[in-house]
Amino acid sequence: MIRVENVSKSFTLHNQGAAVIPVMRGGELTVARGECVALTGASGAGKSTLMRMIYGNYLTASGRVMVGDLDVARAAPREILDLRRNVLGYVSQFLRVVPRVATLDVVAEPLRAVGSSEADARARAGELLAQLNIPERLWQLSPTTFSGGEQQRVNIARGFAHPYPVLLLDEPTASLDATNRATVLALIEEAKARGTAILGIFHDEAARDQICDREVDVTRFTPGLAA
Ligand SMILES: Nc1ncnc2c1ncn2[C@@H]1O[C@H](COP(=O)(O)OP(=O)(O)OP(=O)(O)O)[C@@H](O)[C@H]1O
Repeated sequence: MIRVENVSKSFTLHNQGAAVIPVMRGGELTVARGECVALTGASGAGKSTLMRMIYGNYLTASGRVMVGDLDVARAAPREILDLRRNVLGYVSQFLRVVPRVATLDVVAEPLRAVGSSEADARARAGELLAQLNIPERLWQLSPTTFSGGEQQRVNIARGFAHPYPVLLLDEPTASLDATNRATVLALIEEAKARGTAILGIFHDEAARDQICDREVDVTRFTPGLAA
């Protein structure tokens, strides 16, 4: 479902004399249906950069970034939005929401976007919020004032509401207590079991060992670090 081929990336620092910083060369990766692959490598090796290229947030200088049938490296913005709505989910570490939207609606929104009925979207959102121990009295409030851990759980509920065929996870268990961590790992296992292709960054080694089938060390693609 994900196939990254010979990808390279550099950043141009326009405010620093247009210095060009190469951060990736020859990046290669595949993730099959029902597989969970962990990106590993030292801090600064390029894990987040690779995830952002797959999500289409960062442009790719060369190579192919296939998600299903679409080459994200060459796709039009409209195609990327369509991919994100239907195929490609992304659970980042931080919740970014429109102020004043109720938590239940934040979580239900990805389901409405793919045409679920209002009742189904809200029922699924409530189910996930309950599973992740967000008290029902908070569901009608905006999550902007929630604690860091609560916001992360709302973000996870939102990321798992629609059964995306491909999921990118950036530290999904960071700052969670043992009970919620176990719930998130169970959600990931369920997604794998229904065939979702998952690519993640997990600094939580025990979580990585439990749910990931393979690791890809991005240091192999870091210019100047590669062996
Ligand atoms: N927007 C940007 N502009 C300039 N340089 C960037 C940008 N984003 C990332 N970099 C650089 O690219 C390199 C890879 O960063 P990246 O965040 O992908 O690493 P990482 O492996 O995810 O690190 P960590 O584990 O610390 O999150 C770093 O040297 C970083 O400084």
